[in-house]
Amino acid sequence: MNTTGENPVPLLTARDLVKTYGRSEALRGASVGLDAGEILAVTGTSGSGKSTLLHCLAGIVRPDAGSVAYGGERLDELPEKRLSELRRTEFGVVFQFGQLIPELTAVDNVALPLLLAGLSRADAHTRAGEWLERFGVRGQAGLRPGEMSGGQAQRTALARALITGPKVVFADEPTGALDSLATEQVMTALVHTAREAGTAVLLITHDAQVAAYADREVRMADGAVAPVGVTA
Ligand SMILES: Nc1ncnc2c1ncn2[C@@H]1O[C@H](COP(=O)(O)OP(=O)(O)OP(=O)(O)O)[C@@H](O)[C@H]1O
Repeated sequence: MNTTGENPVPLLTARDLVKTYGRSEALRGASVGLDAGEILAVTGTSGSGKSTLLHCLAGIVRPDAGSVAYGGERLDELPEKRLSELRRTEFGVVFQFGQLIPELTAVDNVALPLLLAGLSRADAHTRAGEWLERFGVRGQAGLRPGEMSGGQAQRTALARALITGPKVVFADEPTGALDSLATEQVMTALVHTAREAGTAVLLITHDAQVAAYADREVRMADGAVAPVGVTA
């Protein structure tokens, strides 16, 4: 509890990020902060730099200029080894098309991060079954991604992203390929689990129905970030 009345220090802070791909300026001075446990929606037109911002915040892409601070560490300066450790232990990622491994069943997909963390196969499977249950897809445990509906696959991908207890989940259009009912199921499961675990979520979406689940919304335009309702 913050007793000083000051704003808490954000868990993750991007300042003045610049990222250029060839002649395309994806980020032009983007700044944003994410508090612990906060669900933040990032909206904006196609090509405004949302995915690039997410990639920089998640330590997947290094910005050309600007800083990304996570806890006491500067992600933009960390060696690749430490970045990949953070991505494995502190961050979870979900994309528009879940990116589950097609050859593996749902339970094997969800168990994978725990196996990589050194758990035994039996323990990883037990925990994976519990997480599929939390996301309402235990009945699909033995199915491969191609045998599931889009919504079931996305809920499985969320279970895989959250099973290691990350501090931050990065979700890039996680419901972009889903209908309205499946969107509601995926978002309800994500928000409920994130709240329960105190996980912060950075959520990219172009869908107002999805942004409404967030605590706060910022909008990107031309590679920079503005709070919604604030005009330059
Ligand atoms: N790997 C890359 N190589 C070349 N150009 C890229 C790359 N990634 C992004 N860009 C360019 O940078 C700009 C911002 O792209 P970005 O994907 O971040 O936007 P976005 O807001 O997420 O778009 P969308 O909503 O369409 O996914 C675009 O002009 C895009 O073409």
